[in-house]
Amino acid sequence: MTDGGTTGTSAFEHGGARKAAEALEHLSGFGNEHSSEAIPGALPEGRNSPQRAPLGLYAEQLSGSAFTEPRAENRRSWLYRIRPSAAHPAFSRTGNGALRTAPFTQTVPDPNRLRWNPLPAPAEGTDFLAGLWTLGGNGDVTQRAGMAVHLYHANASMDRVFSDADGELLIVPELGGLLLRTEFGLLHVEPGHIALIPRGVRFRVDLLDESARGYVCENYGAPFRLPDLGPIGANGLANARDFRAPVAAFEDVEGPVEVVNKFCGNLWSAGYDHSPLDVVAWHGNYVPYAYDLRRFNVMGTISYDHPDPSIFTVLTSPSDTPGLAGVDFVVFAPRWLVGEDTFRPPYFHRNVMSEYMGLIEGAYDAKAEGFVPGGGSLHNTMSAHGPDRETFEKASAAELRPQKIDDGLAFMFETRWPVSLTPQAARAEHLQQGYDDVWQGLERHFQPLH
Ligand SMILES: O=C(O)Cc1cc(O)ccc1O
Ligand SMILES: [Fe+2]
Repeated sequence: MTDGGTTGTSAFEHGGARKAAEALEHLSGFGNEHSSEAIPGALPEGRNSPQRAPLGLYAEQLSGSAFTEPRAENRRSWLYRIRPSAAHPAFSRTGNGALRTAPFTQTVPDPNRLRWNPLPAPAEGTDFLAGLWTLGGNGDVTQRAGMAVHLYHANASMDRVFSDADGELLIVPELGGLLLRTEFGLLHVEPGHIALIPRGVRFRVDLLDESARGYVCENYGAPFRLPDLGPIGANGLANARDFRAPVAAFEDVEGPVEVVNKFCGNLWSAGYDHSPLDVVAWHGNYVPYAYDLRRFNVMGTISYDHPDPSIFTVLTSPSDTPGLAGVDFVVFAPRWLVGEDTFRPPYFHRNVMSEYMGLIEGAYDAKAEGFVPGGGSLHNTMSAHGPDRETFEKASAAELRPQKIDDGLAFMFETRWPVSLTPQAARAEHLQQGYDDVWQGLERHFQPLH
């Protein structure tokens, strides 16, 4: 699709969608300056906004940071498009479905350990946007602080186009491949990959399988970035070059297109007379991207003790306080455990940070059962958690040979503020009852010396 083309004639419409998705070109790197043109000569040379942009295109800047933010944090792209984004009719309110936004004040914040089974299957014809279901979150969208945890379960590709003015969307597929058609071009993700759509970028989601399920972190705060590596050195964790940005690809579609915009918690819809995915060329560092979590270069102990999971941070959204993230995205990827005289699974702990965890596949090494792919757990500020009884007993008695953990892929959204639930999450049928019981029966082993 590097040569643009219209939706009606693309390889994706003639079967073989996954094959075409797998063959997509991409640009490599994180936070760097990219440039791409679907038609040679579409990008102006030496300036951003010539008197007349090449090929009769309109030049337009998309700013993801204030103009004056420090260079290291500054994010913007220049888009060269068939019509300027401004050419649209008024938006009017449309239904929010099961999508909710901070502040989350409709339930009493709950200190209990909570765990959910996967979302039930949606009605036929549910697209990615309609399939979004908010579990909860924190902060205040109007302050650009905090985050929301959403899950999605969809069984139809989107006919409409969506953009989120409230935050960036970190999409974590658990079932089903996705083809994200964005203003910047196409991104393909499968379970085990993540995709990020920056605040305000328009996109639509095609399903590559009959249905698709997964998780979304909507980050109202500072854009996710790679964490500093400190003494780790210049390489490791998620390596910048493994991030994929799309190459330019455009839709030259005249005709009615519904565009939905999420703004301060509500969905607004407008009927455009053309597709806004009409960007023929672009350059900049404010771009959607994808990453294969299996490329994560896992660090861990080669001596003793279980390191804190910050060592598994893929992306972090920093706050004004160094080291205190609005939200961290952390992955528990396949790795070797070799710690000597060490209780190897996650330790018992209480944490000022709040932890929402999900499972992409397989099992997680702190939980023998009940934490299932597509499900999730919430361990809020200072709630006591850790290995369940079965895991504790096994790991305390295990012979400590080098052990490969390669049967699962779990992740965590870890956030500085307590996560409050939506009423639908607090009352969900798929909320597990009796989660506390996994820590029942942890025997007293205390034997004072005398
Ligand atoms: O609670 C969890 O399972 C997440 C977690 C994992 C780990 O290895 C150490 C601390 C922690 O919170
Ligand atoms: Fe934890």
